[in-house]
Amino acid sequence: MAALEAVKFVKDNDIIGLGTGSTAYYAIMEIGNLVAKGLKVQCVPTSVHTENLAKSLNIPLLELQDVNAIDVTIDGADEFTTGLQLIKGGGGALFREKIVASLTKMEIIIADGAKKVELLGKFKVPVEVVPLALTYAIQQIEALGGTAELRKKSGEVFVTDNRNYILDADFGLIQDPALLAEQLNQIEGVLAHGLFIGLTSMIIVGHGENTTVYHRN
Ligand SMILES: O=C(CO)[C@H](O)[C@H](O)COP(=O)(O)O
Repeated sequence: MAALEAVKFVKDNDIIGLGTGSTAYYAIMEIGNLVAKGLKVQCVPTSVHTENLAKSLNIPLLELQDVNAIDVTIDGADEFTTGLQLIKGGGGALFREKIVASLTKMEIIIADGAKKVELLGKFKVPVEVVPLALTYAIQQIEALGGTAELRKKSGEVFVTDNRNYILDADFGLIQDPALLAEQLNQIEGVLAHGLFIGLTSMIIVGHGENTTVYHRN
Protein backbone atom coordinates (compact mmCIF):
# COMPACT_ATOMS: atom_id res chain seq x y z
CA MET A 1 0.00 0.00 0.00
CA ALA A 2 2.84 2.41 0.82
CA ALA A 3 4.47 1.67 -2.54
CA LEU A 4 1.23 2.28 -4.43
CA GLU A 5 0.70 5.59 -2.58
CA ALA A 6 4.26 6.66 -3.40
CA VAL A 7 3.90 5.89 -7.10
CA LYS A 8 0.94 8.33 -7.24
CA PHE A 9 3.57 11.13 -7.09
CA VAL A 10 5.12 9.98 -10.39
CA LYS A 11 4.12 12.05 -13.46
CA ASP A 12 4.71 11.85 -17.20
CA ASN A 13 8.18 13.04 -18.28
CA ASP A 14 9.64 12.69 -14.76
CA ILE A 15 13.06 11.28 -14.02
CA ILE A 16 12.53 8.71 -11.27
CA GLY A 17 15.00 7.14 -8.83
CA LEU A 18 14.35 3.47 -8.23
CA GLY A 19 15.28 2.22 -4.76
CA THR A 20 16.60 -1.16 -3.70
CA GLY A 21 15.10 -3.82 -1.47
CA SER A 22 11.97 -5.85 -0.90
CA THR A 23 9.78 -2.77 -0.25
CA ALA A 24 11.06 -0.70 -3.17
CA TYR A 25 10.36 -3.79 -5.31
CA TYR A 26 6.62 -3.12 -5.13
CA ALA A 27 7.06 0.44 -6.35
CA ILE A 28 9.26 -0.71 -9.24
CA MET A 29 6.66 -3.32 -10.21
CA GLU A 30 3.93 -0.65 -10.19
CA ILE A 31 6.06 1.72 -12.28
CA GLY A 32 6.60 -1.17 -14.70
CA ASN A 33 2.82 -1.64 -14.92
CA LEU A 34 2.30 2.05 -15.63
CA VAL A 35 5.09 2.15 -18.24
CA ALA A 36 3.41 -0.78 -20.00
CA LYS A 37 0.22 1.31 -20.06
CA GLY A 38 1.99 4.32 -21.59
CA LEU A 39 3.58 6.31 -18.70
CA LYS A 40 6.59 8.22 -20.08
CA VAL A 41 9.39 8.27 -17.49
CA GLN A 42 13.12 7.68 -17.38
CA CYS A 43 14.53 5.95 -14.33
CA VAL A 44 17.81 5.78 -12.44
CA PRO A 45 18.41 2.50 -10.56
CA THR A 46 20.20 2.46 -7.18
CA SER A 47 21.74 -1.01 -7.63
CA VAL A 48 22.58 -3.63 -10.21
CA HIS A 49 19.75 -5.73 -8.79
CA THR A 50 17.22 -2.93 -9.34
CA GLU A 51 18.68 -2.22 -12.79
CA ASN A 52 18.08 -5.85 -13.81
CA LEU A 53 14.53 -5.79 -12.43
CA ALA A 54 13.77 -2.53 -14.26
CA LYS A 55 15.20 -3.90 -17.51
CA SER A 56 13.01 -6.99 -17.19
CA LEU A 57 9.99 -4.63 -16.99
CA ASN A 58 11.12 -2.54 -20.01
CA ILE A 59 11.45 0.58 -17.83
CA PRO A 60 13.61 3.16 -19.68
CA LEU A 61 16.86 3.75 -17.76
CA LEU A 62 19.43 6.52 -17.47
CA GLU A 63 23.02 6.28 -16.17
CA LEU A 64 23.44 7.97 -12.80
CA GLN A 65 26.45 9.98 -14.03
CA ASP A 66 24.33 11.49 -16.83
CA VAL A 67 21.62 12.89 -14.55
CA ASN A 68 21.55 16.46 -13.18
CA ALA A 69 18.41 16.13 -11.09
CA ILE A 70 15.83 13.50 -10.23
CA ASP A 71 12.17 14.45 -9.74
CA VAL A 72 11.00 11.67 -7.44
CA THR A 73 12.80 8.73 -5.82
CA ILE A 74 11.02 5.89 -4.07
CA ASP A 75 13.22 3.83 -1.76
CA GLY A 76 13.04 1.77 1.42
CA ALA A 77 14.78 2.08 4.80
CA ASP A 78 15.95 -0.17 7.61
CA GLU A 79 15.01 2.26 10.40
CA PHE A 80 13.31 5.64 10.42
CA THR A 81 12.25 8.30 12.89
CA THR A 82 9.21 10.51 12.47
CA GLY A 83 11.77 13.34 12.14
CA LEU A 84 12.70 11.73 8.79
CA GLN A 85 16.13 10.47 9.78
CA LEU A 86 17.02 7.05 8.39
CA ILE A 87 19.37 4.12 8.51
CA LYS A 88 19.68 2.53 5.08
CA GLY A 89 22.01 0.05 3.45
CA GLY A 90 20.75 -3.27 4.78
CA GLY A 91 20.82 -4.39 1.15
CA GLY A 92 24.27 -2.90 0.61
CA ALA A 93 23.18 -0.30 -1.97
CA LEU A 94 23.75 2.73 0.29
CA PHE A 95 26.31 4.58 -1.86
CA ARG A 96 24.18 4.78 -5.00
CA GLU A 97 21.07 5.30 -2.87
CA LYS A 98 22.74 8.31 -1.25
CA ILE A 99 23.88 9.85 -4.55
CA VAL A 100 20.40 9.34 -6.00
CA ALA A 101 18.75 10.79 -2.86
CA SER A 102 21.11 13.78 -2.96
CA LEU A 103 20.07 14.53 -6.57
CA THR A 104 16.37 14.07 -5.83
CA LYS A 105 13.77 16.82 -5.37
CA MET A 106 11.19 14.55 -3.68
CA GLU A 107 12.68 11.57 -1.83
CA ILE A 108 9.87 9.26 -0.73
CA ILE A 109 10.68 6.47 1.71
CA ILE A 110 8.29 3.55 1.97
CA ALA A 111 8.41 1.21 4.94
CA ASP A 112 6.37 -0.90 7.27
CA GLY A 113 5.61 0.42 10.74
CA ALA A 114 7.95 -2.02 12.49
CA LYS A 115 10.89 0.06 11.24
CA LYS A 116 9.79 3.18 13.15
CA VAL A 117 12.08 4.02 16.11
CA GLU A 118 12.48 6.84 18.63
CA LEU A 119 16.26 6.81 18.26
CA LEU A 120 18.24 5.28 15.40
CA GLY A 121 20.84 2.63 16.13
CA LYS A 122 19.29 -0.72 16.96
CA PHE A 123 19.95 -1.53 13.30
CA LYS A 124 23.73 -1.34 12.80
CA VAL A 125 24.95 1.51 10.58
CA PRO A 126 26.26 0.12 7.27
CA VAL A 127 29.54 1.76 6.27
CA GLU A 128 30.90 1.13 2.75
CA VAL A 129 34.70 1.01 2.85
CA VAL A 130 37.31 0.78 0.12
CA PRO A 131 39.00 -2.62 0.82
CA LEU A 132 42.49 -1.13 1.36
CA ALA A 133 41.13 1.07 4.15
CA LEU A 134 39.36 -1.72 6.03
CA THR A 135 41.64 -1.96 9.09
CA TYR A 136 41.97 1.82 9.35
CA ALA A 137 38.20 2.31 9.11
CA ILE A 138 37.58 -0.29 11.87
CA GLN A 139 40.07 1.58 14.12
CA GLN A 140 38.37 4.90 13.42
CA ILE A 141 34.88 3.51 14.09
CA GLU A 142 36.18 2.13 17.41
CA ALA A 143 37.69 5.54 18.20
CA LEU A 144 34.17 6.97 17.77
CA GLY A 145 32.90 4.51 20.39
CA GLY A 146 31.49 1.92 17.99
CA THR A 147 32.24 -1.65 17.04
CA ALA A 148 32.47 -2.79 13.44
CA GLU A 149 31.72 -6.15 11.89
CA LEU A 150 32.70 -7.01 8.32
CA ARG A 151 29.53 -7.99 6.46
CA LYS A 152 29.45 -11.54 5.13
CA LYS A 153 26.87 -13.31 3.02
CA SER A 154 26.70 -17.13 2.82
CA GLY A 155 30.10 -17.28 4.59
CA GLU A 156 31.81 -15.03 2.01
CA VAL A 157 32.79 -11.39 2.44
CA PHE A 158 29.97 -9.28 0.99
CA VAL A 159 31.16 -7.15 -1.95
CA THR A 160 29.10 -4.13 -3.03
CA ASP A 161 28.19 -3.16 -6.59
CA ASN A 162 31.18 -0.78 -6.35
CA ARG A 163 33.54 -3.64 -5.36
CA ASN A 164 33.90 -2.43 -1.78
CA TYR A 165 33.22 -3.94 1.64
CA ILE A 166 30.55 -3.11 4.21
CA LEU A 167 31.25 -2.67 7.90
CA ASP A 168 28.11 -2.95 10.03
CA ALA A 169 28.86 -0.49 12.82
CA ASP A 170 27.18 -0.64 16.22
CA PHE A 171 27.11 2.65 18.16
CA GLY A 172 24.18 1.71 20.41
CA LEU A 173 21.27 4.16 20.26
CA ILE A 174 22.50 7.25 18.45
CA GLN A 175 21.80 10.49 20.31
CA ASP A 176 23.08 12.80 17.57
CA PRO A 177 22.83 11.13 14.14
CA ALA A 178 23.84 14.30 12.26
CA LEU A 179 27.09 14.54 14.24
CA LEU A 180 27.88 10.84 13.77
CA ALA A 181 27.14 11.17 10.04
CA GLU A 182 29.71 13.99 9.80
CA GLN A 183 32.27 12.02 11.83
CA LEU A 184 31.89 8.96 9.59
CA ASN A 185 32.24 11.18 6.51
CA GLN A 186 35.64 12.29 7.82
CA ILE A 187 37.15 8.76 7.79
CA GLU A 188 39.44 8.31 4.79
CA GLY A 189 38.42 5.27 2.80
CA VAL A 190 34.74 5.46 3.79
CA LEU A 191 32.79 5.84 0.57
CA ALA A 192 29.38 6.25 2.21
CA HIS A 193 27.44 5.33 5.32
CA GLY A 194 23.83 4.45 5.96
CA LEU A 195 22.82 7.49 8.05
CA PHE A 196 20.52 9.50 5.76
CA ILE A 197 19.99 12.88 7.40
CA GLY A 198 18.14 15.74 5.71
CA LEU A 199 17.60 13.81 2.48
CA THR A 200 14.01 12.61 2.91
CA SER A 201 10.90 14.56 1.89
CA MET A 202 8.27 12.12 3.09
CA ILE A 203 7.92 8.67 4.66
CA ILE A 204 4.88 6.58 3.76
CA VAL A 205 4.24 3.76 6.21
CA GLY A 206 1.97 0.88 5.35
CA HIS A 207 -0.37 -0.70 7.94
CA GLY A 208 -2.42 -3.39 6.22
CA GLU A 209 -4.74 -1.52 3.87
CA ASN A 210 -3.87 1.89 5.36
CA THR A 211 -0.96 4.27 5.20
CA THR A 212 0.44 7.01 7.46
CA VAL A 213 2.53 9.81 5.96
CA TYR A 214 5.29 11.72 7.78
CA HIS A 215 6.32 14.96 6.02
CA ARG A 216 9.33 17.22 6.28
CA ASN A 217 8.37 20.13 8.56
O1 LIG B 1 18.74 0.55 2.05
C1 LIG B 1 18.37 -0.42 1.45
C2 LIG B 1 19.23 -1.22 0.56
O2 LIG B 1 20.55 -0.75 0.59
C3 LIG B 1 16.94 -0.86 1.58
O3 LIG B 1 16.12 0.20 1.22
C4 LIG B 1 16.70 -1.25 3.00
O4 LIG B 1 17.66 -2.25 3.35
C5 LIG B 1 15.29 -1.77 3.21
O5 LIG B 1 15.12 -2.97 2.52
P1 LIG B 1 13.78 -3.81 2.63
O6 LIG B 1 12.70 -3.00 1.98
O7 LIG B 1 14.10 -5.08 1.88
O8 LIG B 1 13.52 -4.05 4.10
